[in-house]
Amino acid sequence: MSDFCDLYPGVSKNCQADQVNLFFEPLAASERSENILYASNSLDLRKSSDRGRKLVAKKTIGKGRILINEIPTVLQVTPLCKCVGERYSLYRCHNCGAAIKLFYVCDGCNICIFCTRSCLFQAYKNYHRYECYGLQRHFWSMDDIDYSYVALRMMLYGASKKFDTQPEEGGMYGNFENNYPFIYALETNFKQLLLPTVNKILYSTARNLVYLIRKTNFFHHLNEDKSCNVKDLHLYVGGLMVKHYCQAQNNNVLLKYPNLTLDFALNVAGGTGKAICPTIALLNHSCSPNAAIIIYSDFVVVKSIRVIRKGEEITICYREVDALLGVDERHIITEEIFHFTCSCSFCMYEKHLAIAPYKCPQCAVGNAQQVESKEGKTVGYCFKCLRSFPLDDIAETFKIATICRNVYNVTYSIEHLARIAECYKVIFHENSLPLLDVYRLLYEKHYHWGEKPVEVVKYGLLLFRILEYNISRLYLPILMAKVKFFSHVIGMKKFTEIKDLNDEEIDIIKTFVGEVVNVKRDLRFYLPADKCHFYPPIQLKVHTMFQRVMFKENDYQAQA
Ligand SMILES: C[S@@+](CC[C@H](N)C(=O)[O-])C[C@H]1O[C@@H](n2cnc3c(N)ncnc32)[C@H](O)[C@@H]1O
Repeated sequence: MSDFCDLYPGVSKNCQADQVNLFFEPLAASERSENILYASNSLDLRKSSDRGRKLVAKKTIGKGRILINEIPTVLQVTPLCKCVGERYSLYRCHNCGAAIKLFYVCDGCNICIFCTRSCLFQAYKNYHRYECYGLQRHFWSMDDIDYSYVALRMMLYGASKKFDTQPEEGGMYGNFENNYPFIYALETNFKQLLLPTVNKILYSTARNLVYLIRKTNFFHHLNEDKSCNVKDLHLYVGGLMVKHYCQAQNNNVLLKYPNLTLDFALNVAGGTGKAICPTIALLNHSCSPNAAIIIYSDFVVVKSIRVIRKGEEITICYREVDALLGVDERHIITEEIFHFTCSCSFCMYEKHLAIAPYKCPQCAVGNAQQVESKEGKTVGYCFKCLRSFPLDDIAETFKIATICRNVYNVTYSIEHLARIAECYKVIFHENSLPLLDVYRLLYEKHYHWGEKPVEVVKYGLLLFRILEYNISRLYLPILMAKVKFFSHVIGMKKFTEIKDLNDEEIDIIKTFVGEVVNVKRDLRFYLPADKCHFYPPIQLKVHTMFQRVMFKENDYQAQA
């Protein structure tokens, strides 16, 4: 911790940056890939027929390992945006993205800030001289979620590299000096867009375009290379702008810190800017990812969030919170925002569950569906043991659950919900989504009534178990929800007064205690141990609770 200021010049030693995860252990030289820039040597670049390029694991990778640590190639920092929070006042350099306390301001626009004079000069030479005046004029009307600004930066970066779009033959994927060919080659939704969308994008980027045409020598720069007339040139640049806009939309990384210590809140919305990282942009999306992006001071890092088997594709979730939604809602989002239909294994699994939703009563592990037998009878069929079975029991139980559901819709009584859960436990797998829905309702009911702490714990834990099974243990929104859940339970007055527990309740509390310990370990994935400030008081209360439970158990043992 003490030396992070030395690692990141410009960061004052007095700043309270120890409250955020500026910590970064870089990949050792021996662990770096020889052919993929910024990636670990356990990754390989492959091509799939349906999703373009992908990164896969060359060998089994443990949990919490660094897979990629990348310095962004193009950055767009939201002007005047503090990257850590009100109290800590760290800003980002507009050229390299480093978190800084002290900075140089461009005295042309008075908007862009830089960590060093060399960053300022570099920015001015490569792109800032083209955007400086436009920024002054348009800054205050600039929409944060609009990608036109980062698209403009990408284009200016391309121009500074003379729009050379040919990657080196047989060379490393990515190049310190010039990553433009790799940005240019990123998969986009360019071809999928309809004309009205293209027009809309052109319109929103037009002011930059007009400005470039009228106020800068940007086109002269291009003219040197291209022997075409001005009209063609404008069309060419317009097309490039749309392409870059689409690439920015699909390939950007939102610059934000998982600011766990401040009220456990995430600055999910907006972030502090966007970064284009060509290697990270090779990662495809999954609604149940095996890796996550973490933003450090000036690196964007991808870490594995569970064990990844050899040959498995490395995936991240493009929109974190969306994984908690149903498959149809998620598809609407990926289609509307990213313009592709998600074909990840989790969506396929959920679709498969929709076709074969039942637990096979014969093998108890397979998924079964309702089919028509040769005799014209409706029977169940299991995809695992490949046997059919009479569907009567499932149909009967389902009928009871439906009646309970209808009654519940009138009474809102917990007893009816509990009965539905009992029925669903017979018909569906214990990690199934119908059960998740009922547990969620049961949890919310008990949570709001606040009278039965053991039930709150029980249904909360069941909920998280299903979410983790379907998504991923260290998935940040789940972790955050868990931290909130634990804090709430520990803070419940009735929880601390718990006594006279039966065996089942003791087991529930013991699992809860174990989970709190696990959460500390999981949080350390994002924060160093001594930064989990929430932990000591929770630990104390959990410890007391644990002792009480253990004492009770010892009592039982003594009696036995
Ligand atoms: C950031 S790029 C990922 C790398 C990309 N495959 C490439 O070759 O550059 C995003 C694009 O990959 C494709 N893609 C990523 N995840 C996908 C998924 N789960 N299902 C379908 N297509 C996906 C989409 O075409 C999307 O626009």
